[in-house]
Amino acid sequence: TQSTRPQRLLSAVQKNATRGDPRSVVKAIDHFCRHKEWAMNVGDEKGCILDSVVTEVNPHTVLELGTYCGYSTVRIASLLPPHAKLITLEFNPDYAAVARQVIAWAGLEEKVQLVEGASSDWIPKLKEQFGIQTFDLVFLDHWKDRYLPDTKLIEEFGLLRKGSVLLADNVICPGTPDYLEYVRSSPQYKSQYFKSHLEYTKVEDGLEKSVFLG
Ligand SMILES: O=C(NC/C=C/[C@H]1O[C@@H](n2cnc3c(NCCO)ncnc32)[C@H](O)[C@@H]1O)c1cc(-c2ccc(F)cc2)cc(O)c1O
Ligand SMILES: [Mg+2]
Repeated sequence: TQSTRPQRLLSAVQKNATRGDPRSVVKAIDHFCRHKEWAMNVGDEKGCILDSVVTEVNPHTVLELGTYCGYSTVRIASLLPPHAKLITLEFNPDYAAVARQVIAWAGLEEKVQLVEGASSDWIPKLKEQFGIQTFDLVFLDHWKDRYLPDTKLIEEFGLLRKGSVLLADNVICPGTPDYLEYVRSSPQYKSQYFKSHLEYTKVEDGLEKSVFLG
């Protein structure tokens, strides 16, 4: 049977990256996506912005919506302080299976909890299931029309504290207009746009960083 693109991406990691070396995993995926097959990872250019926000926030609890192959999971987890936890939600079992192996190759299993399921089902259960009070950082990179409803769910279930940071990928391409309007007009957020490019292309895209004011 034919392999899938995520499976070919995983093979490229296993062939070209060093076990236990997250930066080599990131480099191997970026090389594969730039030279072999494009894939919807946040990528190296926006990835540097992601790294700077993670470093600035220095989060002890992180929620990622949409794991896909685990590229941003590895980028974020590799920058977390000891004992910090990253929960990443992925409802496609095939993508989840690939992501688990990418995360394992990077040697980051201890820091990452990959939960197989839909964000709308799991956001209401995160406190009780994982003993989480609030998230210091949320990275949104799943279906673009789900950013706003899931942000409202996250607010509703008290998962944000004063200073929590939401970082959203693709606010220009493919675009998340209702989400952008919300975080930019709400008095509960201080929002900032980081202009960049769609992964591995010259097309404009960017990340929106929104600080929850409580
Ligand atoms: O569409 C994009 N990303 C979607 C990611 C989906 C991943 O997240 C998973 N997922 C989705 N919804 C949920 C969910 N919850 C939803 C229901 O509760 N709960 C859990 N997991 C979920 C999927 O299974 C995938 O693994 C994108 C496109 C372009 C793009 C730009 C230009 C182009 F020409 C083409 C493509 C660039 C990007 O950077 C992009 O991120
Ligand atoms: Mg994206």
